[in-house]
Amino acid sequence: MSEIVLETREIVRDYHIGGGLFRQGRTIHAVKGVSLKLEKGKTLAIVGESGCGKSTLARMITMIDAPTSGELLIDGEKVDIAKKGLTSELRRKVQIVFQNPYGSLNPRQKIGDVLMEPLIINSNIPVSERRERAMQMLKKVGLAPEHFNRYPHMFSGGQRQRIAIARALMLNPRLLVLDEPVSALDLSVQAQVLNLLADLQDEFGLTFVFISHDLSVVRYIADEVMVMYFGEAVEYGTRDEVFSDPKHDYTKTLFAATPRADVESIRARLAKKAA
Ligand SMILES: Nc1ncnc2c1ncn2[C@@H]1O[C@H](COP(=O)(O)OP(=O)(O)OP(=O)(O)O)[C@@H](O)[C@H]1O
Repeated sequence: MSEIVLETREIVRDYHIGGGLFRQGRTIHAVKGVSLKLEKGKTLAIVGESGCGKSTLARMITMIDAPTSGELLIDGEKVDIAKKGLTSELRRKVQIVFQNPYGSLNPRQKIGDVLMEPLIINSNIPVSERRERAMQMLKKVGLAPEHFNRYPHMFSGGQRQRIAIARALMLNPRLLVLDEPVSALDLSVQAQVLNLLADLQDEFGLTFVFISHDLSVVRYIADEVMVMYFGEAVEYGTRDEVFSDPKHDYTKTLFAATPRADVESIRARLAKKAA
């Protein structure tokens, strides 16, 4: 039987902005009732232009923001983030990697400490074991033991993204939300990081929600694709279904706007790297 790691049921998020004592505010319907189910080990890519609600959906999935209505289930367990004492076990299961790793790494913290921090906060593992686990994780993401005592500014963009991925994996999560994880990287480095993610997914049985505006990347990495448009999921299906037979006019325009040659050239590049 398939294991559903992530499920949302008609999940909604509104933002109320402006407004005051004598002024009426405005409501932005950022996510308008999105339902999805994602099996263990699969990658769902969420695509759409800026402002369509991708990051808002990601923030709800990672339990940073509460939905206005609807339900979120992680491993079949209903999440109520308003409830006091949301279990740390539930939080541990879902981790996020952002587009700009430099912004999320403390410049004064050595990489070893960055990696050990989640263990200090969430477990009582002794120091020696924490070190050992951090060293192992450095290796898993393609970095070396001598990187343990270095600071974030001493790394390239691709290496910093490897560090952010390593940090996200320190607590053995079930689900990784990747918010434009390779958008800030050069093409060749993008390919390396995407291949690393694919390897880690296989090794740890990870489930990914991959947010991207780049269709060539989505085509390479996704099992399933959701296209969002003004807060709604206008397209949702397997990668091949969505790419070969887009139903919504917005998706057709989106796909038409990406020159075929670009898609093919990046796919060839990625395939070469993977070989
Ligand atoms: N904290 C907030 N307060 C008010 N409005 C917000 C807030 N966060 C997002 N919005 C609005 O909600 C809508 C969806 O934004 P969201 O950031 O989820 O889109 P996105 O698809 O992730 O865009 P981008 O790719 O630019 O990050 C937008 O209209 C945005 O202005």
